[in-house]
Amino acid sequence: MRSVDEHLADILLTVRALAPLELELEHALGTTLAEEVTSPVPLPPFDNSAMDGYAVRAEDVRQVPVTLPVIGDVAAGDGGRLAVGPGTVTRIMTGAPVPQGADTVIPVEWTDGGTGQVTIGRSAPEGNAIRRAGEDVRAGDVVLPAGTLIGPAQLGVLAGVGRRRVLARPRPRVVVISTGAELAEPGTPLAPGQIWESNSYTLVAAVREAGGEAYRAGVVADDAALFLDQLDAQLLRADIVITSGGVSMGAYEPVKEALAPLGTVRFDRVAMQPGMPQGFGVVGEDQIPIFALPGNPVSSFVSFMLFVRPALRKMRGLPAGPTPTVRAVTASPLRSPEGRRSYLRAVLSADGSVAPVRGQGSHQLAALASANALIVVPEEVTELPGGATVEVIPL
Ligand SMILES: Nc1nc2c(c(=O)[nH]1)N[C@H]1C(S)=C(S)[C@@H](COP(=O)(O)OP(=O)(O)OC[C@H]3O[C@@H](n4cnc5c(N)ncnc54)[C@H](O)[C@@H]3O)O[C@H]1N2
Ligand code: MOO
Repeated sequence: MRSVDEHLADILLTVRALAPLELELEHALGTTLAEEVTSPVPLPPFDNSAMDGYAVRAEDVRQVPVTLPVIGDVAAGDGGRLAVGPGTVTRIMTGAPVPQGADTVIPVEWTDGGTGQVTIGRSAPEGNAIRRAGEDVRAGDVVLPAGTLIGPAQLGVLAGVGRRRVLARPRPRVVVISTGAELAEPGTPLAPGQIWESNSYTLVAAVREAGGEAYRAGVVADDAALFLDQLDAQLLRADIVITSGGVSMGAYEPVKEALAPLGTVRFDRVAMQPGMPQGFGVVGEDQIPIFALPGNPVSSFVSFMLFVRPALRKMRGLPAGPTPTVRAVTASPLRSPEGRRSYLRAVLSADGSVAPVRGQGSHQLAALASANALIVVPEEVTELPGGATVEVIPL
């Protein structure tokens, strides 16, 4: 058997970062910047008011109360024609350019709010409530380095420096194919011997959470030729393919039967529980990576977390390595098989304690759904007492 670490290392050696594309801002959320972005102008581009109030000369409001004539209004968006001379003020709105001659802003709350003239009750030093040109970004400053993951705030700064499009690595397109003659679509009646198909729903959701675009291809019955046809049809729109089922030792294992002869996909037993049977390799002219995950629902999900998620990070141009863990303390004793790294479904509490849930079978979907973490138990450890420190993968 090969180790979890060896299997992941092979996967990360094979998958490559996707080529960058010019993307409209609307399509850039969740993509990874592939260029350094600078600002063509300072931000803010001009001195402007942080408050609604009056633009004044600080020296005119040193003695208060004082009543001064209001020579006009400056609103946000005004081009800056008004100038404030000695002993005069303008009204000013938040975001409006500070008129020439004014050097401070008095908030409206400190005045009687007058329009023809205003009585100011409180003075302010120079620069009060003024946002200076360039205090956020100077012209030419780098606002986002290459490699930045674009989230809402990063989209905001891209728009804020006037960008319409960016060069970014797209979200990987992932096709999910479930196999198994026993699988019925949820929402349809179950015939004898059938179960409702669930893996593709879990995997598609996990792909989306991991920053990919997921497509659910139809279920393929246990037939290697049908599986290959479906795979061929799907490769057109895939950066990676995930299959579930058909990889172990049974008489009907369509994924293994179809892919093993190609010579580009290897099937291994990986020293882990759940998720021992694993297939990984490349298919098609474009050498699209394919993950042939085991069919048991918990096994396919855990395999995703350990192997597919890091691969997606690499494809997105993000730092990729083993799925991160945090430390926790076991709330009760636990057991684990010898010679396999196990990933026990567990509840991690806010106090840092962690307890395995009841039902550790690879088929136990409800137990998985009640968990929020996986306790990682090393290969050589077969039992742990309560109070032991363990590594945990939060889900
Ligand atoms: N003789 C052996 N038998 C098995 C071994 C072994 O080493 N020797 N390994 C076991 C382990 S571990 C696993 S995991 C499974 C993996 O089996 P397959 O990947 O071939 O998957 P299937 O046989 O198709 O299905 C397994 C199980 O999962 C259910 N399933 C499959 N697909 C779905 C789906 N999309 N949605 C919901 N449930 C699904 C399926 O009905 C089976 O119950 O093999 C063991 N056997
Ligand atoms: O290793 Mo299988 O993945 O237990 O259930």
